[in-house]
Amino acid sequence: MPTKVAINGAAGRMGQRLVALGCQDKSLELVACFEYSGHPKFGQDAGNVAGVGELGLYLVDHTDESYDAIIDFSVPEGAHAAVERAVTAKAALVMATTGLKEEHKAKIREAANVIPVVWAPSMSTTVNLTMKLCEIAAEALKDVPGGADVEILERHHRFKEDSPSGTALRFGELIANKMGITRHIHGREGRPGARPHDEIAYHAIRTGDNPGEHTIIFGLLGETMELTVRASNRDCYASGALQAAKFAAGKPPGLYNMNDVLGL
Ligand SMILES: NC(=O)C1=CN([C@@H]2O[C@H](COP(=O)(O)OP(=O)(O)OC[C@H]3O[C@@H](n4cnc5c(N)ncnc54)[C@H](OP(=O)(O)O)[C@@H]3O)[C@@H](O)[C@H]2O)C=CC1
Ligand SMILES: O=C(O)C1=N[C@H](C(=O)O)C[C@H](O)C1
Repeated sequence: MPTKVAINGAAGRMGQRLVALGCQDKSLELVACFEYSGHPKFGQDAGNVAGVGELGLYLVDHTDESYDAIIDFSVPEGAHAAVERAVTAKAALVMATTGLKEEHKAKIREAANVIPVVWAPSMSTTVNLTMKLCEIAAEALKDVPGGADVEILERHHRFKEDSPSGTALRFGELIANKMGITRHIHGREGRPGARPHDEIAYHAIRTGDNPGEHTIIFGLLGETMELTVRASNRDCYASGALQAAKFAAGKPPGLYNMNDVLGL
Protein backbone atom coordinates (compact mmCIF):
# COMPACT_ATOMS: atom_id res chain seq x y z
CA MET A 1 0.00 0.00 0.00
CA PRO A 2 1.46 3.42 -0.91
CA THR A 3 2.06 5.91 1.91
CA LYS A 4 -0.55 8.67 1.72
CA VAL A 5 1.19 12.05 2.04
CA ALA A 6 -0.01 15.62 2.50
CA ILE A 7 2.25 18.64 1.93
CA ASN A 8 1.98 21.89 3.88
CA GLY A 9 3.49 24.85 2.02
CA ALA A 10 2.97 23.04 -1.27
CA ALA A 11 3.42 26.11 -3.50
CA GLY A 12 6.76 27.05 -1.99
CA ARG A 13 10.25 26.41 -3.31
CA MET A 14 10.47 23.15 -1.36
CA GLY A 15 6.78 22.31 -1.69
CA GLN A 16 7.06 22.36 -5.46
CA ARG A 17 9.95 19.89 -5.37
CA LEU A 18 8.02 17.62 -3.03
CA VAL A 19 5.13 17.61 -5.52
CA ALA A 20 7.47 17.02 -8.45
CA LEU A 21 9.30 14.09 -6.82
CA GLY A 22 6.33 12.74 -4.89
CA CYS A 23 4.12 12.34 -7.93
CA GLN A 24 6.75 10.11 -9.54
CA ASP A 25 7.23 7.87 -6.47
CA LYS A 26 4.98 4.77 -6.74
CA SER A 27 5.45 4.02 -3.02
CA LEU A 28 3.71 7.33 -2.23
CA GLU A 29 0.31 8.85 -2.95
CA LEU A 30 0.05 12.63 -2.70
CA VAL A 31 -3.45 13.23 -1.33
CA ALA A 32 -3.43 16.88 -0.21
CA CYS A 33 -1.45 20.03 -1.04
CA PHE A 34 -2.05 22.68 1.59
CA GLU A 35 -1.54 26.39 1.32
CA TYR A 36 -3.11 29.25 3.30
CA SER A 37 -6.32 30.58 1.72
CA GLY A 38 -4.77 33.97 0.93
CA HIS A 39 -1.98 32.44 -1.14
CA PRO A 40 -1.88 33.99 -4.64
CA LYS A 41 -1.96 30.50 -6.19
CA PHE A 42 -4.63 29.12 -3.88
CA GLY A 43 -6.98 26.78 -5.79
CA GLN A 44 -4.53 26.19 -8.63
CA ASP A 45 -3.40 22.70 -9.65
CA ALA A 46 -0.34 21.84 -7.55
CA GLY A 47 1.23 19.99 -10.47
CA ASN A 48 0.98 23.02 -12.72
CA VAL A 49 2.45 25.21 -9.97
CA ALA A 50 5.33 22.75 -9.59
CA GLY A 51 5.85 22.68 -13.36
CA VAL A 52 5.05 18.96 -13.81
CA GLY A 53 1.64 19.32 -15.45
CA GLU A 54 -1.87 18.82 -14.12
CA LEU A 55 -2.20 16.34 -11.27
CA GLY A 56 -5.81 16.99 -10.30
CA LEU A 57 -4.48 18.00 -6.86
CA TYR A 58 -5.30 21.57 -5.91
CA LEU A 59 -3.82 24.04 -3.44
CA VAL A 60 -6.35 23.89 -0.60
CA ASP A 61 -6.54 24.66 3.11
CA HIS A 62 -8.74 21.66 3.96
CA THR A 63 -9.22 18.06 2.86
CA ASP A 64 -11.54 15.19 3.76
CA GLU A 65 -8.92 12.75 2.51
CA SER A 66 -7.05 10.73 5.13
CA TYR A 67 -3.27 10.69 5.04
CA ASP A 68 -0.50 8.75 6.80
CA ALA A 69 1.97 11.65 6.99
CA ILE A 70 2.12 15.40 6.49
CA ILE A 71 5.33 17.16 5.46
CA ASP A 72 5.80 20.79 6.45
CA PHE A 73 8.06 23.14 4.54
CA SER A 74 6.36 26.47 5.21
CA VAL A 75 6.85 29.28 7.73
CA PRO A 76 6.58 29.24 11.53
CA GLU A 77 2.85 30.02 11.46
CA GLY A 78 2.40 27.33 8.83
CA ALA A 79 4.30 24.86 10.97
CA HIS A 80 1.88 25.59 13.79
CA ALA A 81 -1.01 24.73 11.46
CA ALA A 82 0.76 21.59 10.24
CA VAL A 83 1.12 20.29 13.79
CA GLU A 84 -2.60 20.79 14.38
CA ARG A 85 -3.44 19.07 11.10
CA ALA A 86 -1.22 16.10 11.93
CA VAL A 87 -2.63 15.63 15.42
CA THR A 88 -6.23 15.94 14.18
CA ALA A 89 -5.57 13.49 11.34
CA LYS A 90 -3.58 11.15 13.64
CA ALA A 91 -0.88 11.30 10.97
CA ALA A 92 2.90 11.33 11.22
CA LEU A 93 4.50 14.76 10.95
CA VAL A 94 7.71 15.55 9.04
CA MET A 95 8.76 18.99 10.35
CA ALA A 96 11.29 20.72 8.11
CA THR A 97 10.49 24.40 8.67
CA THR A 98 13.20 26.39 10.44
CA GLY A 99 13.25 29.75 12.24
CA LEU A 100 10.67 28.44 14.71
CA LYS A 101 9.95 30.28 17.97
CA GLU A 102 10.08 28.43 21.28
CA GLU A 103 6.26 28.24 21.36
CA HIS A 104 6.26 26.40 18.03
CA LYS A 105 9.01 24.03 19.19
CA ALA A 106 7.09 23.27 22.40
CA LYS A 107 3.98 22.45 20.35
CA ILE A 108 5.97 20.02 18.20
CA ARG A 109 7.42 18.28 21.27
CA GLU A 110 3.94 18.03 22.77
CA ALA A 111 2.55 16.54 19.53
CA ALA A 112 5.27 13.87 19.65
CA ASN A 113 3.46 12.45 22.69
CA VAL A 114 0.57 11.38 20.46
CA ILE A 115 1.98 11.12 16.90
CA PRO A 116 5.34 10.20 15.35
CA VAL A 117 7.35 13.31 14.44
CA VAL A 118 10.50 13.44 12.30
CA TRP A 119 12.03 16.86 13.01
CA ALA A 120 15.22 18.05 11.32
CA PRO A 121 16.56 21.38 10.05
CA SER A 122 18.01 19.53 7.06
CA MET A 123 16.69 16.39 5.38
CA SER A 124 19.88 16.06 3.32
CA THR A 125 21.81 12.80 3.67
CA THR A 126 25.24 14.45 3.40
CA VAL A 127 24.34 17.21 5.87
CA ASN A 128 23.28 14.68 8.50
CA LEU A 129 26.38 12.59 7.82
CA THR A 130 28.54 15.72 8.17
CA MET A 131 26.88 16.37 11.52
CA LYS A 132 28.11 12.95 12.65
CA LEU A 133 31.61 13.75 11.38
CA CYS A 134 31.58 17.06 13.23
CA GLU A 135 30.66 15.31 16.47
CA ILE A 136 33.65 12.97 16.02
CA ALA A 137 35.92 15.96 15.32
CA ALA A 138 34.57 17.94 18.29
CA GLU A 139 35.13 15.02 20.65
CA ALA A 140 38.67 14.53 19.33
CA LEU A 141 39.60 18.24 19.51
CA LYS A 142 37.86 19.32 22.70
CA ASP A 143 41.08 19.22 24.76
CA VAL A 144 43.63 19.76 22.01
CA PRO A 145 46.62 21.83 23.21
CA GLY A 146 46.06 25.51 22.35
CA GLY A 147 42.36 24.91 21.86
CA ALA A 148 40.17 24.57 18.76
CA ASP A 149 38.18 27.57 17.55
CA VAL A 150 34.86 26.66 15.92
CA GLU A 151 33.21 28.93 13.36
CA ILE A 152 30.24 28.06 11.19
CA LEU A 153 29.69 29.65 7.79
CA GLU A 154 26.45 29.12 5.95
CA ARG A 155 25.43 30.32 2.48
CA HIS A 156 21.85 30.49 1.16
CA HIS A 157 19.75 32.14 -1.53
CA ARG A 158 18.70 35.76 -1.21
CA PHE A 159 15.08 34.78 -0.39
CA LYS A 160 15.81 32.96 2.84
CA GLU A 161 13.94 34.70 5.68
CA ASP A 162 15.62 33.26 8.75
CA SER A 163 19.26 33.54 9.82
CA PRO A 164 21.40 31.76 10.64
CA SER A 165 20.09 28.58 9.09
CA GLY A 166 18.50 25.96 11.29
CA THR A 167 21.18 23.59 10.04
CA ALA A 168 23.99 25.91 11.18
CA LEU A 169 22.38 26.21 14.61
CA ARG A 170 22.11 22.43 14.85
CA PHE A 171 25.76 21.98 13.85
CA GLY A 172 26.65 24.45 16.61
CA GLU A 173 24.48 22.70 19.19
CA LEU A 174 26.00 19.28 18.46
CA ILE A 175 29.57 20.61 18.56
CA ALA A 176 28.95 22.71 21.68
CA ASN A 177 27.55 19.66 23.49
CA LYS A 178 30.71 17.69 22.73
CA MET A 179 33.14 20.50 23.55
CA GLY A 180 31.39 22.07 26.53
CA ILE A 181 31.05 25.41 24.72
CA THR A 182 28.46 27.81 26.14
CA ARG A 183 28.77 31.00 24.08
CA HIS A 184 27.17 31.35 20.63
CA ILE A 185 27.70 34.63 18.78
CA HIS A 186 26.48 35.88 15.41
CA GLY A 187 29.02 37.87 13.40
CA ARG A 188 31.46 40.35 14.88
CA GLU A 189 31.87 44.12 14.72
CA GLY A 190 33.65 46.94 16.61
CA ARG A 191 36.54 45.84 18.86
CA PRO A 192 35.40 42.59 20.46
CA GLY A 193 38.96 41.79 21.48
CA ALA A 194 40.71 38.42 21.27
CA ARG A 195 38.40 35.46 20.62
CA PRO A 196 37.63 33.38 23.73
CA HIS A 197 37.95 29.59 23.37
CA ASP A 198 34.47 28.65 24.54
CA GLU A 199 32.66 30.39 21.70
CA ILE A 200 31.06 29.30 18.44
CA ALA A 201 30.52 32.06 15.86
CA TYR A 202 27.96 31.90 13.03
CA HIS A 203 28.23 33.77 9.75
CA ALA A 204 25.39 33.88 7.24
CA ILE A 205 25.87 34.73 3.58
CA ARG A 206 22.77 35.47 1.47
CA THR A 207 23.42 35.63 -2.28
CA GLY A 208 21.70 34.58 -5.50
CA ASP A 209 19.95 31.22 -5.60
CA ASN A 210 22.28 29.12 -3.43
CA PRO A 211 20.21 26.10 -2.27
CA GLY A 212 22.32 25.68 0.87
CA GLU A 213 25.97 25.29 1.87
CA HIS A 214 27.60 24.88 5.29
CA THR A 215 31.27 25.03 6.25
CA ILE A 216 32.33 24.09 9.76
CA ILE A 217 35.81 25.36 10.65
CA PHE A 218 37.96 23.91 13.45
CA GLY A 219 40.88 26.35 13.82
CA LEU A 220 43.90 25.23 15.83
CA LEU A 221 47.30 26.85 16.30
CA GLY A 222 49.30 25.72 13.29
CA GLU A 223 46.51 23.92 11.43
CA THR A 224 42.87 24.17 10.43
CA MET A 225 40.21 21.59 9.46
CA GLU A 226 37.12 22.57 7.43
CA LEU A 227 34.14 20.37 6.64
CA THR A 228 31.94 21.65 3.81
CA VAL A 229 28.64 20.26 2.56
CA ARG A 230 26.69 21.89 -0.24
CA ALA A 231 23.47 21.24 -2.09
CA SER A 232 23.40 21.58 -5.87
CA ASN A 233 19.59 21.79 -5.84
CA ARG A 234 16.68 21.30 -3.44
CA ASP A 235 15.97 17.69 -4.36
CA CYS A 236 18.35 16.40 -1.68
CA TYR A 237 16.00 17.89 0.92
CA ALA A 238 12.80 16.86 -0.84
CA SER A 239 13.85 13.23 -1.30
CA GLY A 240 14.97 13.09 2.32
CA ALA A 241 11.63 14.45 3.48
CA LEU A 242 9.68 11.92 1.40
CA GLN A 243 11.86 9.15 2.83
CA ALA A 244 11.13 10.51 6.31
CA ALA A 245 7.37 10.40 5.63
CA LYS A 246 7.58 6.73 4.60
CA PHE A 247 9.71 6.00 7.67
CA ALA A 248 7.38 7.76 10.12
CA ALA A 249 4.03 6.50 8.80
CA GLY A 250 2.68 3.99 11.28
CA LYS A 251 5.53 4.45 13.79
CA PRO A 252 4.75 4.75 17.50
CA PRO A 253 4.38 8.32 18.80
CA GLY A 254 7.71 9.98 19.53
CA LEU A 255 10.38 12.39 18.34
CA TYR A 256 12.60 11.03 15.54
CA ASN A 257 15.40 12.64 13.54
CA MET A 258 17.13 12.04 10.22
CA ASN A 259 19.66 9.71 11.83
CA ASP A 260 16.70 7.40 12.58
CA VAL A 261 15.43 7.75 9.00
CA LEU A 262 18.84 7.26 7.37
CA GLY A 263 20.17 4.67 9.80
CA LEU A 264 23.19 6.87 10.65
N1 LIG B 1 14.65 20.68 6.67
C1 LIG B 1 15.09 20.85 5.44
O1 LIG B 1 15.67 19.93 4.82
C2 LIG B 1 14.85 22.14 4.73
C3 LIG B 1 14.16 23.13 5.37
N2 LIG B 1 13.84 24.27 4.70
C4 LIG B 1 12.99 25.22 5.42
O2 LIG B 1 11.68 25.10 4.90
C5 LIG B 1 11.00 26.35 4.98
C6 LIG B 1 10.43 26.69 3.62
O3 LIG B 1 11.49 26.92 2.74
P1 LIG B 1 11.13 27.36 1.24
O4 LIG B 1 10.30 26.31 0.59
O5 LIG B 1 12.40 27.80 0.58
O6 LIG B 1 10.24 28.65 1.51
P2 LIG B 1 9.06 29.26 0.61
O7 LIG B 1 8.76 30.61 1.17
O8 LIG B 1 9.39 29.13 -0.83
O9 LIG B 1 7.82 28.29 0.89
C7 LIG B 1 7.01 28.42 2.03
C8 LIG B 1 5.58 28.24 1.55
O10 LIG B 1 4.72 28.27 2.69
C9 LIG B 1 3.69 29.25 2.39
N3 LIG B 1 3.05 29.72 3.60
C10 LIG B 1 3.15 30.92 4.17
N4 LIG B 1 2.35 30.96 5.25
C11 LIG B 1 1.75 29.74 5.35
C12 LIG B 1 0.81 29.15 6.24
N5 LIG B 1 0.34 29.84 7.28
N6 LIG B 1 0.42 27.86 6.02
C13 LIG B 1 0.90 27.16 4.97
N7 LIG B 1 1.81 27.67 4.08
C14 LIG B 1 2.21 28.94 4.29
C15 LIG B 1 4.42 30.32 1.60
O11 LIG B 1 3.50 31.20 0.98
P3 LIG B 1 4.05 32.68 0.67
O12 LIG B 1 5.08 32.53 -0.41
O13 LIG B 1 2.81 33.42 0.20
O14 LIG B 1 4.59 33.20 1.97
C16 LIG B 1 5.16 29.41 0.63
O15 LIG B 1 4.31 28.94 -0.39
C17 LIG B 1 12.02 27.35 5.53
O16 LIG B 1 11.86 27.44 6.92
C18 LIG B 1 13.36 26.67 5.24
O17 LIG B 1 14.38 27.05 6.14
C19 LIG B 1 14.18 24.48 3.39
C20 LIG B 1 14.89 23.53 2.72
C21 LIG B 1 15.33 22.30 3.35
O1 LIG C 1 15.94 28.03 3.53
C1 LIG C 1 16.59 27.13 2.90
O2 LIG C 1 16.73 27.09 1.66
C2 LIG C 1 17.18 26.04 3.73
N1 LIG C 1 16.90 26.04 5.01
C3 LIG C 1 17.26 25.00 5.93
C4 LIG C 1 17.99 25.59 7.14
O3 LIG C 1 17.60 26.73 7.54
O4 LIG C 1 18.87 24.90 7.66
C5 LIG C 1 17.92 23.81 5.28
C6 LIG C 1 18.73 24.11 4.06
O5 LIG C 1 19.98 24.64 4.45
C7 LIG C 1 18.02 25.01 3.08
